[in-house]
Amino acid sequence: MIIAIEGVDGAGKNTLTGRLVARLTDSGRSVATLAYPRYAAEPLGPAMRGLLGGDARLAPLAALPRATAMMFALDRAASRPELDALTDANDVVILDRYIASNAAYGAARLPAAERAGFPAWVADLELGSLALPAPDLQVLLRVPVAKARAGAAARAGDDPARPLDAFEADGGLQERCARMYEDLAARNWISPWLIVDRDSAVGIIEGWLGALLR
Ligand SMILES: Nc1ncnc2c1ncn2[C@@H]1O[C@H](COP(=O)(O)OP(=O)(O)OP(=O)(O)O)[C@@H](O)[C@H]1O
Ligand SMILES: Cc1cn([C@H]2C[C@H](O)[C@@H](COP(=O)(O)O)O2)c(=O)[nH]c1=O
Repeated sequence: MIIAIEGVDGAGKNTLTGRLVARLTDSGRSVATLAYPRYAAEPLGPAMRGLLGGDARLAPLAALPRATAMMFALDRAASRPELDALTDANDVVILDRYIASNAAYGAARLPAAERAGFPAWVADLELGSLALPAPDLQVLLRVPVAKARAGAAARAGDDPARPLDAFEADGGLQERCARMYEDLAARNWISPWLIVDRDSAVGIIEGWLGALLR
């Protein structure tokens, strides 16, 4: 079973993933995780890091939301053998971001008139052409954007190796992403969604998984 954790930058997806792994492992489930984008995977990882980090050589590509989204999608396509192996070997695979990140961020980077149609373009590309598996459950970790941004800024302050990237530094983009996520979750885009906050997330997701894995 594949669960995708989604939300704006700094929402707490990585933290939640760690807590879920601990809780599911304690209850005897086998769990694996994978985070997208896969920064360490050649050849796209360094390019995606450079693009998000504002590398001037990648500026022409970064300026094109569909081209950027294509890179993230191709990274997922290249991860397919790893994703399939993890899915086969475990009860649960938790993905820290997946296809919906492309739908939310790509749409949020487009002019308003092109935004509504973008999730369908992503679904055609990733589920259709690239034949990636739909997640069984998508979790929207809902945190006020200001709070998420404060967390991301604090993290950047604590860890010099983790400065704010171009998307994280753009408050308007984060607000539009949050609205896109609300829209995707409200219409259960590509699979069922669960909306949780930080305090109740682990218990609610565990409850859902208990029912799904029974
Ligand atoms: N439940 C929580 N309560 C308080 N602070 C939290 C919580 N979850 C995460 N944080 C803090 O918020 C910051 C961002 O958390 P985290 O790295 O898990 O977010 P993320 O959604 O994975 O970020 P990104 O998308 O930018 O990689 C960190 O400083 C973390 O300590
Ligand atoms: C997977 C994926 C990611 N993005 C965006 C979302 C974030 O702003 C960055 C990744 O940052 P993180 O701190 O490593 O979570 O990339 C995207 O636009 N499309 C995607 O598919």
